[in-house]
Order: sequence, then structure tokens, then C-alpha cells
Amino acid sequence: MKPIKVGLLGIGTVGEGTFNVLKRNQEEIRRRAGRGIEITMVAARNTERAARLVGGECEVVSDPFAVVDHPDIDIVIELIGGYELPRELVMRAIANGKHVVTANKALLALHGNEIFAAAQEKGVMVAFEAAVAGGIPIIKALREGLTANRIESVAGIINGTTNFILSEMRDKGLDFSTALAQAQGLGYAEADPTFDIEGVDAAHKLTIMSAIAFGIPVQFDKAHIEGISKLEAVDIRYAEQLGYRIKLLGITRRTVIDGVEGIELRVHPTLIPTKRLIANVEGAMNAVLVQADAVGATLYYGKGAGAEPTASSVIADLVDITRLATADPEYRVPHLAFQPNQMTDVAIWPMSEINTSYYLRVYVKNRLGVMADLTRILADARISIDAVLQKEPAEGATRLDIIMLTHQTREKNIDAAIAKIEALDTVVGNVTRIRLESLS
Ligand SMILES: NC(=O)C1=CN([C@@H]2O[C@H](COP(=O)(O)OP(=O)(O)OC[C@H]3O[C@@H](n4cnc5c(N)ncnc54)[C@H](OP(=O)(O)O)[C@@H]3O)[C@@H](O)[C@H]2O)C=CC1
Ligand SMILES: N[C@@H](CCO)C(=O)O
Repeated sequence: MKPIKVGLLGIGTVGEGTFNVLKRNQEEIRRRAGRGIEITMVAARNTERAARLVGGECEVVSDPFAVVDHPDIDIVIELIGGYELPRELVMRAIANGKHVVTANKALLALHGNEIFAAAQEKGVMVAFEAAVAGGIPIIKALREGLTANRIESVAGIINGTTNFILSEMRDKGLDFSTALAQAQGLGYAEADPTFDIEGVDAAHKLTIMSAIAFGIPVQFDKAHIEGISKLEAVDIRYAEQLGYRIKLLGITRRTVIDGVEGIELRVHPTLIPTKRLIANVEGAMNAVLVQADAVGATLYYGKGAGAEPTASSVIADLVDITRLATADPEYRVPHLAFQPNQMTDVAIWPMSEINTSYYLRVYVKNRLGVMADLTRILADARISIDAVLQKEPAEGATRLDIIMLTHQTREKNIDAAIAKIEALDTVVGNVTRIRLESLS
């Protein structure tokens, strides 16, 4: 059988990794796919660099539309990144009847519904394993491996850059900007690293997993997003003393509140008990914990970013498409796991309704009755305290930190209690509040 012909858009970190792994393992991949897979065209802005990388083995062009419009190309790989240009390219590739592979979670989180609908209509596949958790085959696991289950929750460390920064800050005492510069140098960070730091990239990935887990449309605009930029080293240390580690976690979960079912969709720094496996995922590694009714808990772990780990997922998609290209589109695995006419419109909960536990750090004046005031405010709000940490103040110190861990309560309750605590004249500045998940 003739090799399947692939056009590559963008030959940066992931594009180069894809080109190299496909070349290195071409014979193994051909034996698995049933036919050869050849990159025959590459689009790059810097065509000289691209030509050097591909060594004359394929045509290099500067116009990516020349690739998506080329009649010989069967599959287009989009590895440019960003929103608008990739959207135009992917929609045009679909309109031209080409299958698409992309690692672009931003594109799918924002325009996925439109893209999958167009692909369904045209009978082509849009594959995106690399868009979530780099080299971990989590899309395949959620969409196919767990297909017998009712999925209850997905919680994951799904941004390598922030996990790398948090690990380096804790273990090596690096400051934030040095750790970020290292993550950029290693090719983990997004073109705009604020996407990583502010939790946007993790929310893109979580939005995609939520759609696949629960059979809902992608709804990035409903995600609650907080990153790690406001996290202070002192809270990382206090959390450790209490037996917790702080991770940037993406959580999506079915929850019934007052008899109504909804979906949680949130990304924020989270205290996790150190004894949980996922709390010990370090560096740029990712891990996704899935709770499902039949199988129970399953944990997926691996490299969440970088050239070849991500290439591994891109090429897995190429092989899938190669195998299924001749199958009747109706019998292929649906893009979002559920048949398009079987999606539900169950709503995403606003953050104020979410039930979780909290870490509170209150900076207080060293005066009699402070602790009594704090506990009274929490008791009045029916919030129980699970643990308290108060260090003996240094000789002559007039202010000190009081740390409290609470049992579960609704976010709007804790916010109201925090407002009352901040109004006390013994409390200095704002209360630091970090959510806590036991993940048991
Ligand atoms: N890096 C990683 O670990 C991971 C990345 N991803 C995703 O993969 C995608 C690619 O990321 P990554 O490889 O890191 O990004 P890079 O910035 O390393 O590569 C992007 C490439 O696209 C090229 N490009 C930009 N605009 C055009 C254009 N108009 N025409 C042709 N080529 C263009 C750039 O060329 P030039 O260099 O000449 O400007 C660059 O080589 C992104 O969506 C990212 O979110 C997903 C998982 C992991
Ligand atoms: N910037 C992303 C790349 C992988 O998607 C990360 O750090 O996880």
C-alpha cells in the first residue's frame, strides 16, 4: 500500500520532535500502522532552519495554506500554536477533506465544538492526544479504555511548567523567575508563559478532558482559573509542616448540590496530602487521577511536555488515523467520546457553590483573644476546623501567622467568614486562602 502523506505545520519543539521520532522509528511505525507514514511537506516561518532540519527529505514552504490546500496531503499536523491562524488552517484542512492531528489545546478549548462539528460533517478525523498531558495517552484512556464506566471525576497535574517551577522552588530554593527561565529553556513553556503560570494552559486541557469524561461540549469560558503567580513560599513551607504539598491541580467532577447535578471545572493551587502518589509527581511530569464507577481509581503518569514525549502522542494519532482512514466515519470513535447527538447540557457550577476544604493563613497581632475570635467566626459559619498551626512567636515579635485547615464547606461560606476575619482589628492584611483536596 502507498504511504500516507502528511503535511507538517510548524517545526518548533514538538514539530522537530515529531519529524525525528517518525524518521527514527519509521519501520516499527509502518509495521504497526499497516503502511508507511511520510511527512512530505513542512510549513515554517524560518524556512532555512526548517530545510536544515529536514535535510532535503521533504518540500519546505513558508505558506501553511499551501500545505492544507495541497491535493497530495492526506493528514495535516498543526503544531504552530495560538488560536486564529490554526483555526483557519484546521477548518480549511477539514473543508479540503483532510484529517488533522493537533497538539493545540488552546485551539480546541476555544473552538473545539466548531472544529469537531465540521469534521463530523465532512467525515474526517481530528485527533489531539498530544493536547493533554504531553506523552501520557490520557485521551485514549478516557475515551476508549474507560468507555464502560460512568466517570465521576478527573483531577490532574496537567501543566509541566508550573509543576517544574513549584518543584524547583521547594527542592532547590530557586526563585520563581529562575525556575521559569529553566522551564522555557527546556521547551516546556507556552509561547506566552503567562498561559502556564496563570493556569490557562491547564484549564484548556481540563476543559477538553471534562468534555470527554462527561459527554458535554467544550466550555472553556465556564472554567474557574487561578495560577501560581500569587503563591508564596511561606505557604509551601507551612503546608509541608502540616503534611501537604501544594500543586496546581485541574479538577473536573460530577457534583449534586441540593438535588441538582452539575459539573465542577476548576484549576487552582491545591493542598494535597503528601502521602498521595499524585502529591509526589515532580518536575515537568504530569499525572491524571480518574475516578470511575466500575474500575475505581486509575492514575496516569508521565512526561507532560517536551519534544519527544509530545511527539509520541502526535505519532500515535497519525497511526490511529492511518488505520481508520478507510473505515466508515460512522463507526469511528467519536471525537469527544460520546456520539455527537448524545451530548448532555448539564451545567458547570459557579465556584461559589463548590464544596471543598481550605488552608487559611491569618497574620495577626499577638494579642489575647485573637484565636477565640477566629474560631468563633468559623463556628458561626458552621465551618469546622481540622488542624491549627501556630508557632511560638519570636522573642519580642508583635505579629504572627495562624494557619488553619478547615473541613469541607461551600466557597461562598468561607468567603463570607474570611470577610469577617479580615474586618477584625487584630488581623493584619488579607487572609491567604488555598483550597485543599484529600483525593481519597
Ligand atoms: N512544547 C511542548 O512541550 C508542548 C507543546 N504543545 C503544543 O504544541 C504546539 C506547538 O508547540 P511548540 O512546538 O512548543 O511551539 P514552538 O514555538 O516551539 O513551535 C511553533 C513553530 O510554529 C512555527 N510557526 C509559527 N507561525 C507560523 C506560520 N505562520 N507558518 C508556519 N510556521 C509557523 C514557528 O516557526 P518559527 O520558529 O520560524 O517562528 C515554530 O517553529 C502548541 O500548540 C503547544 O501548545 C503541546 C504539548 C507539549
Ligand atoms: N506548556 C505546557 C506544554 C505541554 O502542554 C506545559 O508546561 O505543560
